[in-house]
Amino acid sequence: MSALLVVSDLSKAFGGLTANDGISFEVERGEILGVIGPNGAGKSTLFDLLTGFQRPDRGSVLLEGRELRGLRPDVISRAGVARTFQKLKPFADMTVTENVIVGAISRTASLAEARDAALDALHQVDLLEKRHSFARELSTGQRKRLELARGLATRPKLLLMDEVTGGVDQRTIPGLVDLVLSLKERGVTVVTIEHNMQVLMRLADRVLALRSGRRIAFGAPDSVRATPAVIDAYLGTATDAA
Ligand SMILES: Nc1ncnc2c1ncn2[C@@H]1O[C@H](COP(=O)(O)OP(=O)(O)OP(=O)(O)O)[C@@H](O)[C@H]1O
Repeated sequence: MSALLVVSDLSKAFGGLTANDGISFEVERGEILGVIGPNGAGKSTLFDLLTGFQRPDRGSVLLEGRELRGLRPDVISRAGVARTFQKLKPFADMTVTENVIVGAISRTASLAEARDAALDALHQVDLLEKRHSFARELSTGQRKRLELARGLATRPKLLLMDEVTGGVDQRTIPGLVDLVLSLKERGVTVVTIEHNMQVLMRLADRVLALRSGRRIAFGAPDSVRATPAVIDAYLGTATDAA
């Protein structure tokens, strides 16, 4: 079976700085691909290129064989690519359900359908009982779940997650890891930027490592972690590569 996502030679420069330099990889259906790399490696730029927030200078992004390169973010979203952000910006004075409906409405013109999709997504992230709460009343972990629900409510083929465990306290991390694994069991395909090496090792089926805009390793988590270029990249930063 062919891969869900095939990325080839993806490149983007900002002035003289090449943020993504000929990056290629593929994502199989149902897998979790972890993306690692020190600060400035090009991880966010990669997500921007995959979601249409930035236009690639070169390369191709095929989702089920359809070229997404150069399409607008809303078109890419409707094609089945959702994204969650590390910096959480829910509508604080809207309820949890209303926040998720805002995500779901991009895929359907029917408010009833959007509401159904929102409630289904809240169920998937185990946040249904908070559906009438205002977003501002949620804990950080619950806000992370809300952010995931907003992505899931678009019923994506591919979910791009930016550090789902970033910025939460240690006790909250295992629940979020279990949640992402449960999404995988439901068949959601995930690409996740993850700085926490323990979380990465538990979640990822494969890992893509970037440095200075280039791919330095791609493959099984253990082999990527043992790659000299990856060890070298992390020794030069404060990131925990243990
Ligand atoms: N819009 C932009 N204009 C100019 N330079 C940019 C822009 N976006 C990113 N860059 C530069 O591209 C390089 C890669 O940045 P990017 O944010 O993709 O890295 P990252 O791996 O996500 O880093 P971090 O882990 O710190 O978020 C950096 O040097 C950054 O300063």
